[in-house]
Amino acid sequence: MPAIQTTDLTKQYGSTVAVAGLDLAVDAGTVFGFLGPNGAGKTTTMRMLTGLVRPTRGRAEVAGVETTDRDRLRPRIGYLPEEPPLYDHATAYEQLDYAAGLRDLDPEAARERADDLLSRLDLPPEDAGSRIADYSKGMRQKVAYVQATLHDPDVLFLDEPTSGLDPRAARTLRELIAERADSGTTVFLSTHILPVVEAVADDVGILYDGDLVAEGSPADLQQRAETGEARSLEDAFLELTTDDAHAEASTRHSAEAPTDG
Ligand SMILES: Nc1ncnc2c1ncn2[C@@H]1O[C@H](COP(=O)(O)OP(=O)(O)OP(=O)(O)O)[C@@H](O)[C@H]1O
Repeated sequence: MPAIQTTDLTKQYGSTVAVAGLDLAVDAGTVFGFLGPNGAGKTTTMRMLTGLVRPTRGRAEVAGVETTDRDRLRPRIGYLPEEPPLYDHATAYEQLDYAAGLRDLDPEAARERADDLLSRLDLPPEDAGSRIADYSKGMRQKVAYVQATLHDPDVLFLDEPTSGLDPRAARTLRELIAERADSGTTVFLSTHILPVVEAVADDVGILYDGDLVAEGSPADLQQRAETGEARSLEDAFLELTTDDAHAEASTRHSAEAPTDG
């Protein structure tokens, strides 16, 4: 059974269709790279998949739970949003202890796990004991990542997880993502940094104007780009996210769709 499955998932804000009838299946234990230009609908999709926003139409199941059932969904998922919720007046340790408490985790085991992750991400205990208000963007991001994974979720949603990280920390984070997937977590990763996707994603979906215009392995998408020779995922992305390519994909989908009778 897929870890994430959506059927006709749609969100409309007034006359703006942010996400248009998304049908998606993501296998358990894989990393899914979710790409798209600014305003394509990625954050809105993630907010629906994490139960924060109600779909206008359609449905989604994550870790076997309807996303509208927030109480059952919460313990199964972790979400690192673009602007992570951290209390500036708290230290990283206070923040993470608080997050562990909200999730009913054993305090000592949670602290041990947090220390291990923080040390891998090069945030030493002396920094973890100082106020988040004094942190750099990258330090905040490290704490937010630890907060999102402290409870060992089945499905992890990451929005620009390497944002603000220095190259060493960004590499560590890529390794942590790959390790999580190896241990069975499904990772839904949205980022504009395509080399990160190339490094860790098993499959990629490209969203354009609320529509999924392409899906496949990074290598598939590179080959699908028209000129044939070895190309980068960036080339494929640029080629697939234009109005013309979108119109062509829509025509192809409606030709492929089964007709009644
Ligand atoms: N709360 C809201 N109210 C009205 N419109 C919204 C709201 N949230 C998103 N939108 C609109 O929905 C569309 C998709 O936005 P969304 O933030 O999901 O895109 P995105 O792919 O995450 O973009 P980015 O890469 O810039 O973060 C945009 O047109 C945006 O203006």
